[in-house]
Amino acid sequence: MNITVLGAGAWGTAFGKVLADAGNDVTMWAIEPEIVEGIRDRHCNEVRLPVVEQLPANMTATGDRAEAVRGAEIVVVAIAAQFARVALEPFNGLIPPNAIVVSLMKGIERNTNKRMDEVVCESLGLDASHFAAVSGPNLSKEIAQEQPAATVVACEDIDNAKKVARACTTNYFKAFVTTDVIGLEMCGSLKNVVALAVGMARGAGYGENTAAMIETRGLAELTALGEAAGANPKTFAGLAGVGDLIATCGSPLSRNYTFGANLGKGMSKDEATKASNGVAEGVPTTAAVVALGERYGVPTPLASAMNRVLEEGISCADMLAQLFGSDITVE
Ligand SMILES: NC(=O)C1=CN([C@@H]2O[C@H](COP(=O)(O)OP(=O)(O)OC[C@H]3O[C@@H](n4cnc5c(N)ncnc54)[C@H](OP(=O)(O)O)[C@@H]3O)[C@@H](O)[C@H]2O)C=CC1
Ligand SMILES: O=C(CO)COP(=O)(O)O
Repeated sequence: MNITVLGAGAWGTAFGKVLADAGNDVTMWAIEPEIVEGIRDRHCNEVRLPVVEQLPANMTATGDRAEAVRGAEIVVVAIAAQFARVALEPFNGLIPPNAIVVSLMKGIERNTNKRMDEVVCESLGLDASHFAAVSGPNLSKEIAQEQPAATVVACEDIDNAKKVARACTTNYFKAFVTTDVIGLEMCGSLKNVVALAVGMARGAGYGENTAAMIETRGLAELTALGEAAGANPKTFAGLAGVGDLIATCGSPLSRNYTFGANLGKGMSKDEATKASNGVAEGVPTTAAVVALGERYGVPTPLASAMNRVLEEGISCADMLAQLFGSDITVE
């Protein structure tokens, strides 16, 4: 298949490699000429994915929007979530009408509080049956090194989900399918907020009990919010839910975990942003999760406490103290 990936960041490039390894012809689109030239002329992305010395030969790049999506059967979007709308609008009308548009993004748009399925469909004028989300425990560096991993593809139209899953199946990468687009979107976005909190606790020196407490209560929070938004609760027990929570909350390869760890070690939000190697989506998404909780009438103690860390600079101890009220409640 002809597949285009919009955004040649760490995950966009690693997923482009998966697609090329699966036998597809892959065109990466990026704004920065340095990245385009690197992928097109030298088969590497030294800026965002230096761990891969030689990208596959059936992977190229362009900075031209129309050229990038011409003849594409699948268009993958891997842009920092807060910039997805502004980056995608110029592609409206350029993408072939039957193409499936796949989002790899894990975030909620700040101010509108919209999920990426909503943002992508609105900005491209896309029918939901042609939108798919891909989410799972997928740390880009490990996948770029071809370590065995699995993911989930969600699309309202299960045949389109299967088409995308087939396109990204290799001997080291396995894709499952579901129709629960909302569940997948909520899992991917909300686990980043949990990873910030776990990272912060680790950075502050706390151990396994504290990390397990945050992960478990975080899972309960994101499941409740996801269900209220229309997701299938089973999705949260799968790869995209618990699976991604385990990977992201347990690895220094995660930008969200690392951002949190730096806060826990005493860095300010600005210092942690400067130290970050790529986008930490949980940072702008946290306020959006709090707003979604208010909209759906679901308590979000973890996101609310993390929001106070990010907005008011409260300490890790205060963040953890805020997770539980004084009442004795049923778990
Ligand atoms: N890294 C990972 O392990 C995983 C990441 N994800 C998700 O995938 C998404 C992308 O992540 P990743 O590739 O790692 O992030 P990076 O930080 O490596 O890259 C971000 C990408 O967004 C692009 N971008 C930012 N602003 C704009 C803009 N205004 N117009 C066009 N492009 C823009 C960047 O372009 P430029 O380089 O030109 O700045 C870059 O390609 C995120 O939502 C993330 O949560 C999901 C699973 C795994
Ligand atoms: O989503 C991820 C792994 O599944 C990557 O997490 P980070 O965005 O925190 O690096």
